[in-house]
Amino acid sequence: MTRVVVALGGNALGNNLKEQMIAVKTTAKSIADMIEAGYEVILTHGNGPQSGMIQLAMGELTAKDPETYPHVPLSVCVAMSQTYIGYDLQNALREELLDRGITKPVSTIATQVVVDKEDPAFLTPTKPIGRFMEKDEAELFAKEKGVQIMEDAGRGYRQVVASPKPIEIVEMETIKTLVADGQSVIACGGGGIPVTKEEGNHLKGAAAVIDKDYCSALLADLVDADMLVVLTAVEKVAINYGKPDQKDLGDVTVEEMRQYAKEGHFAPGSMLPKVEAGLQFASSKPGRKTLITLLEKAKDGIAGETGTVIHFE
Ligand SMILES: Nc1ncnc2c1ncn2[C@@H]1O[C@H](COP(=O)(O)OP(=O)(O)O)[C@@H](O)[C@H]1O
Ligand SMILES: NC(=O)OP(=O)(O)O
Repeated sequence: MTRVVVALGGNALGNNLKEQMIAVKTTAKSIADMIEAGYEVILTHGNGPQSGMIQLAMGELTAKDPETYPHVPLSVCVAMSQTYIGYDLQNALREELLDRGITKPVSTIATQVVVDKEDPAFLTPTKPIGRFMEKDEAELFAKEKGVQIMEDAGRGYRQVVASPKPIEIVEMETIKTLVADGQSVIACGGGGIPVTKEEGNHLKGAAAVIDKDYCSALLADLVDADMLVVLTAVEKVAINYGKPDQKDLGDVTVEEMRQYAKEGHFAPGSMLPKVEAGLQFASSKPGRKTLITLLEKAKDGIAGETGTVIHFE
């Protein structure tokens, strides 16, 4: 059976609670299609808009009444986002599968991911979270909240936070056990709750948001997946993106994709992490592939009919 790790992007979830309730229904249909077609699916997802929203809401409470509502660390905001997205996703998928007569347990694993406390990413925030803003509004937001902002791939300005590389998935044995049992698992949501290893057996939450695409590549490696499927808002990755000579990519080798990345075709903070994560997975073992495509094209993409596929060679 083909084992796939599916990383869901922003359009699979929407930007707020209301949008998410609607989006997860469509998402669940696409995932159920894959399961029905016989693929073994392990799900993961982003949390950029959601983690920013939660951090903002929590910060407002603290600003009003710090005694009653002490500061909520970013790692806890990530944990909240992971669980509430997982809750909606697992319910939507459970219902969709049951409606199709498939009785498969679906669960979300609160997943912690170890990062290096010396990771230089802690000194330079690059991960966009929260909503998009106009430049003026973003500058005011940064001043008021004491946060950093950055332009996000031509789509507006957003807050940015540290995004260290994922090293180890703490709940890996649980994930493997459930997958081996044929259950549907949602894990490493939002790139995982970032933690650092401290003295003894202590894990400490880190002020960061891990990139879900890098974490998905790690997860796909550790569950020994055949394919990493990165679902996003474009059917294919392009070179010369947004220019008159834009060219969509179909099947590419690791070597070709590395060259395109080196030439600067992929925007940092949006397509570049997907391509880098895709390269990491596809280059790790012969036979492994990464597919980048639209949610609604996922099944066709896995079948080799569309999307951008990065091959080992
Ligand atoms: N070379 C490229 N080819 C295709 N899309 C690109 C490219 N460079 C940047 N993008 C942008 O990257 C977006 C996907 O990144 P993003 O929205 O951050 O991901 P996610 O789906 O994980 O939320 C696409 O919708 C597109 O606007
Ligand atoms: N954690 C993360 O990478 O989230 P997004 O995919 O929403 O940016």
